[in-house]
Amino acid sequence: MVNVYIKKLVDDENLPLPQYASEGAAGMDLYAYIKNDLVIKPGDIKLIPTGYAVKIPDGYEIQIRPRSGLALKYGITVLNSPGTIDSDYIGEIKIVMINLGKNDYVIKKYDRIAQVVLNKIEKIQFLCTDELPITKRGNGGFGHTGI
Ligand SMILES: O=c1ccn([C@H]2C[C@H](O)[C@@H](COP(=O)(O)OP(=O)(O)OP(=O)(O)O)O2)c(=O)[nH]1
Repeated sequence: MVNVYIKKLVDDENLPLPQYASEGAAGMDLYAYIKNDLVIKPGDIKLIPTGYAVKIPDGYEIQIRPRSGLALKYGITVLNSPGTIDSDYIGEIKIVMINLGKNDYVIKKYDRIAQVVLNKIEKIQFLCTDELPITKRGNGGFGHTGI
C-alpha cells in the first residue's frame, strides 16, 4: 500500500474520491467532473476533467486505463491508453476519451469513465556502445516469428 496525497480542486462534496469498485480490483475508478452532460460523437476526442490532483512518490507513475465495459458496449475508450501521470505532475488529472463506437455517447457528471493503476518504475541510464550482444532474434520483429 502506497500513500498518495490527493487534493480536491473543486468545491463539491458529492464528488467521490477515486475508489476500487471491488476488493480485488486492480484499477481505481475515476469520476468525470463535468457540470453538464457531455456528448461524444463517433470519432470525437474529449478531455474530461476529474476535479482531482495528486502527488505520487518519486519512482512511481499512475497509468490511466479504459474501462472494458465502456469499450465493449459503446466503443468509449482512453485514446492515449495507458495515459501517464508523472510523479512531478500536480495539476488536475484529465482523461483523453475517444468514441470509437457508431453512436453518440453521453458522459454524465460523476460517471466512472476510466481507471488508474499505480506502478513502480525503473529509471533508465543509457550507456552508449558500438556493439550490442548477439541474440537469436536479432533485428527480426513485427511478426517475424509468424502468426
Ligand atoms: O491522460 C493523461 C496524460 C497526462 N496527463 C498529465 C499528467 C502528466 O504527468 C502530464 C504530462 O503527460 P505526458 O507526459 O503524457 O504529456 P506530453 O504530451 O509528453 O506533455 P509534457 O511535455 O507536458 O510532458 O499530463 C493527464 O492528466 N492525463
